[in-house]
Amino acid sequence: MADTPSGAEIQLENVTKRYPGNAEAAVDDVTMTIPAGKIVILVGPSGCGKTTTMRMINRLIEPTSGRITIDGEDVLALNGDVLRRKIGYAIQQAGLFPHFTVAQNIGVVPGLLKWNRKRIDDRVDELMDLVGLDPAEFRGRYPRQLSGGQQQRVGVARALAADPPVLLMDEPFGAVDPITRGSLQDELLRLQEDLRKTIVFVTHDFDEAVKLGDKIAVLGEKSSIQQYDTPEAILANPANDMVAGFVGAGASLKQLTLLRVRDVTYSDSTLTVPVDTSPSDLRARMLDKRATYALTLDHRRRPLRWVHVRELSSAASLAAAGRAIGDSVSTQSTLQDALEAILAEGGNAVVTGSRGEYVGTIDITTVTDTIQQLRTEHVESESVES
Ligand SMILES: Nc1ncnc2c1ncn2[C@@H]1O[C@H](COP(=O)(O)OP(=O)(O)OP(=O)(O)O)[C@@H](O)[C@H]1O
Repeated sequence: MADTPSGAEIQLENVTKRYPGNAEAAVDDVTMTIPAGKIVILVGPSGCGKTTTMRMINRLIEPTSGRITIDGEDVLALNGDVLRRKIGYAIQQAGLFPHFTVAQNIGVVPGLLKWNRKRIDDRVDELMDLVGLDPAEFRGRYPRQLSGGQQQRVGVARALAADPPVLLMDEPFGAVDPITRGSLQDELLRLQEDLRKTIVFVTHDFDEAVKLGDKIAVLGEKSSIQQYDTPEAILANPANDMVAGFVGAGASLKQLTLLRVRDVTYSDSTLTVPVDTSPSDLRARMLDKRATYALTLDHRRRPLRWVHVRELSSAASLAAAGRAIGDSVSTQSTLQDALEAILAEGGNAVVTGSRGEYVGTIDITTVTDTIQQLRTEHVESESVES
């Protein structure tokens, strides 16, 4: 993992945008610093100016007044090629060109920057691997031949193509279902661990902000900054009623989105067996270990099915015995995701590592103990303050 961020610091100084014909400014006198290598989330009500603020950074919209710098350089002084190299841009519904293949879509910016064919091809393959799309299968497909989640992955790959230090993401996961959205969020965090870009991310969804943000800027009318702080600080101490309204009910439950499965102690004592084990061998082992349930794994140790010891005497093989795993979580997932998976599974949820391999299981007690601990800490910190 890289220790130094590859991202660049962004500064907005007294930035104002007035659209022609509008009496009111869309963005009024905003000053903020977005630290290098961090994810900063802009949240706020519809029409408060989030998109306008973001698009002024890559000059899709020109500020009426004020100054924006990236790594100390005034963006107004940068030409188109330099801006494309410095800033990647991903938007809702991916914004892919429908008549371009996946490879052509990802290669757009390198093409504009006049990289040679081989360099573009290699980069496209590298990025497809990075976002979890097999180049052999997906390179030649058109956007309409992809699912919503796959399109978003291509959108992210395209934004990263020229390895820009800054990534602007405007509700990039807004148009996909909640489960796909959760896994795209996990993947972004996984990518960011290595890439350490400066990411400015616009969303309506406060839970998404808490999960992804190193810092959150809660914006009011005309992008006025109501609070700009870490998710922990905003959840614990909303600065005013507007922020409190955004945080909403159940702040202690929301803190579950701040903790990841890897931060808590999950169990690895489940009996696991390769799926080609014979049912009678497994039954003998389970009786010996007094285990009620066992988990079958494929040849890459990826979890497949839960089997109850009672189901083994009648099973011809383990391939179809027991019940397929529905929802599972990775070590990167939040405890909120884990809670949802536990509820959906009606028991322990399986935890997988970065390649989808089995690493353990997490149970409801671990989650409820963590909620209790967070509450105690919260009460203690409030009594220290008063
Ligand atoms: N091209 C434009 N011309 C005139 N007014 C505009 C233009 N684009 C945006 N606005 C106005 O500027 C304000 C801010 O819009 P903006 O899209 O930045 O808000 P937003 O917070 O991103 O909204 P949403 O969350 O609904 O996408 C709104 O009042 C909008 O109507």
